[in-house]
Amino acid sequence: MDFDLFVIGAGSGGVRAARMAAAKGVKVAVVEDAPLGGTCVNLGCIPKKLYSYASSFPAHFSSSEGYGWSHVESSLDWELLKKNRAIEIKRLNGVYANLLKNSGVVLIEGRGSLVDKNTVKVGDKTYTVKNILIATGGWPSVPDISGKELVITSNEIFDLPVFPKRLLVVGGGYIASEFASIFNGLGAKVIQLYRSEKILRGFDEDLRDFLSQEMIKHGVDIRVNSDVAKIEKTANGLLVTLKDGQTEEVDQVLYATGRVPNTKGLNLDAVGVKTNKKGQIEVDKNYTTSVESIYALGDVVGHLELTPVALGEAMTVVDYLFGDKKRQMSYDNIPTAIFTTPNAATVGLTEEQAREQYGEVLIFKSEFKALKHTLTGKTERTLMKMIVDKASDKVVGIHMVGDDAGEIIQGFAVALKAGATKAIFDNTIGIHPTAAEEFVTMRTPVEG
Ligand SMILES: Cc1cc2nc3c(=O)[nH]c(=O)nc-3n(C[C@H](O)[C@H](O)[C@H](O)COP(=O)(O)OP(=O)(O)OC[C@H]3O[C@@H](n4cnc5c(N)ncnc54)[C@H](O)[C@@H]3O)c2cc1C
Ligand SMILES: NC(=O)c1ccc[n+]([C@@H]2O[C@H](COP(=O)([O-])OP(=O)(O)OC[C@H]3O[C@@H](n4cnc5c(N)ncnc54)[C@H](O)[C@@H]3O)[C@@H](O)[C@H]2O)c1
Repeated sequence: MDFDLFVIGAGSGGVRAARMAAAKGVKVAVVEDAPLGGTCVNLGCIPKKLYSYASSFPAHFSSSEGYGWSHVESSLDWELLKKNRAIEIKRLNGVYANLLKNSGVVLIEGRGSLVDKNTVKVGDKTYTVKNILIATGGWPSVPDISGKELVITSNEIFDLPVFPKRLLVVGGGYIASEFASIFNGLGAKVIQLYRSEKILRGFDEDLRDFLSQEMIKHGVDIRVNSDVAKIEKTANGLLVTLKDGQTEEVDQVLYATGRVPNTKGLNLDAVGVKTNKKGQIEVDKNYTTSVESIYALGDVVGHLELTPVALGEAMTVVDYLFGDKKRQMSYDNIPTAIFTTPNAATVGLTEEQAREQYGEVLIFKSEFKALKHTLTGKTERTLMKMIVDKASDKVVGIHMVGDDAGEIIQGFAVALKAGATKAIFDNTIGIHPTAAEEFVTMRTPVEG
């Protein structure tokens, strides 16, 4: 056998699994045909967060005036932003290369495909391997609309040759909402189209309502119950005709309508690796596919398409294959943030899920103007919501819309994971003056 573990895809999950396995002293290879680090490093979390920071500055400039600073005139140098982003991503690609090299993983450049349950092919070379791990991630999916060839996805948006002054974003999920906020903050006129009545399906209803209102206040033109009929090229840009007959001329149309598992060319069928209706690879709780020596994790499996989830799954697979098999991946209380303006973040159950699961629940809610904005003159507000199971007093869900929501909810996620009760929250001393202290000072339920 050439290798004990052969990983296909050097993204979040693949690199973590390869490094952890190599640290156990086994022979590991990883194959990749794109820059190291996968979606998160190259086309996802990291460049997205950098652009989100970039988009936040105009609001800081205008907020500063209430604090006595003179008016700031500034404009965006799109070329410089792209260049600096590319330099940082290249640095991260190098960090990943070193991590793999220093842990003894053999990096093979190319595209991997399965030959049989113990053989992988890259170009014209084949490798015999004991175990195969498929960590090939996902790819944006665009529905079949007239003019599909004219639209862009999150893959292209970071490097557009010309800054889109007028951007139409289609979709109501994480990516659509985040990029609508980012380009609005960067100075574009942004329309976000969503086909149903409220963006961010699956999140707590109060969070959805509140975030939509705040995004609109910030300038995003969110249009719900609306969809594209066709897109045509004009002399000045793209003419979008909506299903209700209205038209909009924009510079770019970003489709953020979900992602599909990246399984093209892997030869799954021939080897007998089963996929479900969505094309995701089917795995058991140890991430074993329908073929016993082949494993899969991360977005290609699609339990939850988040980087920390892919990392957690990677460590679980490695423990199962080369460790003491004690590690279990739990999908309960996984915190997540949406990097819109303002940020939104959540851990645990929505109110609807909590009522379904626990029956009687207490709802604590606080909506306020953050201290910072008492002098900025801005109307933006913060939402904090906590859901408590009445019978056990356990806190089962926390939701926030406001500055640094992701940073705040990460800490409270530990409390939820530990099974903290509302009494423990009440016994915790706040840090004053912060927004986060509100979560330990909410005393009277608004419902329940
Ligand atoms: C715009 C955007 C923003 C995001 N923001 C966040 C965020 O803020 N926080 C968060 O937690 N998650 C975020 N995500 C999701 C996150 O990026 C993914 O959940 C994560 O990258 C999944 O990791 P993975 O290892 O499964 O796949 P990936 O990171 O996608 O890695 C898969 C790798 O496999 C390679 N590959 C595919 N096929 C082959 C083949 N046949 N041979 C060789 N190599 C192959 C690909 O080139 C790629 O490098 C974002 C995603 C997007 C698109
Ligand atoms: N901050 C983060 O952690 C973060 C950021 C970005 C992405 N992600 C991950 O990546 C995944 C993919 O993101 P996404 O935003 O592409 O997917 P998504 O599933 O979150 O949202 C897709 C959106 O497109 C809409 N849609 C689907 N088909 C459509 C069609 N034919 N016409 C019009 N609208 C349509 C859906 O109703 C939904 O609103 C997310 O689920 C998330 O797990 C995470």
